[in-house]
Amino acid sequence: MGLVQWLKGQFLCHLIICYGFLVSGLLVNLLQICTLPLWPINKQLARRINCKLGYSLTSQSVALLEWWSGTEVTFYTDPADYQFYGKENAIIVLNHNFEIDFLCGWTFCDRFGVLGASKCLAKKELSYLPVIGWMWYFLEMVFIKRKWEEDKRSFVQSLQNLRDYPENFWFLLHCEGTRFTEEKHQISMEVAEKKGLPKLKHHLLPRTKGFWVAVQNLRGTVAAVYCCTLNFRNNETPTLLGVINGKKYHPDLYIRRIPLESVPEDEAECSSWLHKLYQEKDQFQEDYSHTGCFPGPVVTPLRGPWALINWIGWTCLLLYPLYLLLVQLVLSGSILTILATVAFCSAARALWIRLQMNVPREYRYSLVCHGLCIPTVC
Ligand SMILES: CCCCC/C=C\C/C=C\CCCCCCCC(=O)SCCNC(=O)CCNC(=O)[C@H](O)C(C)(C)COP(=O)(O)OP(=O)(O)OC[C@H]1O[C@@H](n2cnc3c(N)ncnc32)[C@H](O)[C@@H]1OP(=O)(O)O
Ligand SMILES: CCCCCCCCCCCCCCCCCC(=O)OC[C@@H](O)COP(=O)(O)O
Repeated sequence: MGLVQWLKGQFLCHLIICYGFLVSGLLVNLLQICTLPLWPINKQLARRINCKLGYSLTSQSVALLEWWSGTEVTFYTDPADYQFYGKENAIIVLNHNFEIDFLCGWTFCDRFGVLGASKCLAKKELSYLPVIGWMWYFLEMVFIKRKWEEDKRSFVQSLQNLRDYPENFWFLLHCEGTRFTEEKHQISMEVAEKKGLPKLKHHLLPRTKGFWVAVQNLRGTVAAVYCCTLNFRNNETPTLLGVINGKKYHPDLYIRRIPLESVPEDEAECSSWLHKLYQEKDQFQEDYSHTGCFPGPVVTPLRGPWALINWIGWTCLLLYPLYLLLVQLVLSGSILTILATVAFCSAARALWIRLQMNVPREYRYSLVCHGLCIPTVC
């Protein structure tokens, strides 16, 4: 293991990364609150500012994935579709199997300049997440409780609000409605059987209402549906903790552009159309499991430097006051304060180690032995 890889496993590095993300996130939240008085005066300007602030926070996780862990998403798509990416609004339909699927999605957004404005149909609970959930509120993310009677009015309203959005945006929809597990798969295939629908091997049965309502309300605003299928080589099971520990993954993302005009307007027809789309996606996954690749040529959109520059900028800016604080702490000479700080850091480290125990065993070994230096745990 090289020195750099060893460093990536160190608690101190993780502490700095998390500190930078949290503190910059809170500052972004604060700046977002400051845009509130601007909304009634110049709504479009307020939205644009929020997109930039959103980029400044979200791109840190893209930098973490691409530059820190070295993970490079391989994009498969028809070159004829490529020219549209980033130049139009789109609804993204993506499978929901992996812990870091949203991160790989963000990489795709970043490569085409829509990261700051990217949106998602997400469960309501996520809007309460400190930092990231609060940021999404200002980015006009669409949240649902997954109880249709309670959701329908606010869902439609949130979609209608996007009709005059000043920046190109991609709206992500996980039609499966939840992350894939074997148990959920079994239940949803029972539903498929009852409905007389073909069984899917790699997906849950899609929930169709959200897709239909999104398409109906975004017609004229959104130009296409991007059917995205994500998988990882060598049956990798990527985790966010793995990324933070600098583990490199190998994601493949297949994108197909489908003009919105080809999606039926009628609810029942739209629903059948979505089921058919998922049957096709399922076939792509099945083929991938045999061949290790998706159809279509690989395209390599340029990785811009901005995510990295932004991340380094925030880190430098925020490390300086931390350094001053530490110096002040030492100079204060207060044994009690120093001991309290050491106790706090030790507790944080112990908590972190417990969290690490969720990462796959083979990687846990290298983490524990080389990174955290607690051989007894392996
Ligand atoms: C690659 C590029 C990426 C670009 C990225 C861009 C932006 C990213 C930005 C941010 C990233 C953040 C990532 C955050 C991720 C957040 C993930 C989530 O929160 S997922 C959860 C929330 N989302 C959804 O739920 C969406 C999917 N659901 C729907 O759309 C639903 O339709 C609904 C709107 C919630 C309404 O659901 P409801 O159940 O009320 O209605 P439906 O008609 O859809 O379903 C009823 C129907 O379903 C049948 N049924 C019963 N059980 C099941 C089952 N297990 N599976 C399937 N179907 C089932 C039931 O019998 C009913 O049938 P019928 O109508 O015939 O009676
Ligand atoms: C410099 C970077 C700092 C490192 C930190 C990286 C931070 C990454 C940003 C965190 C963003 C959090 C996004 C949460 C996405 C969670 C996806 C999710 O939760 O999906 C839920 C669905 O599946 C439904 O779940 P169910 O309730 O059905 O089960």
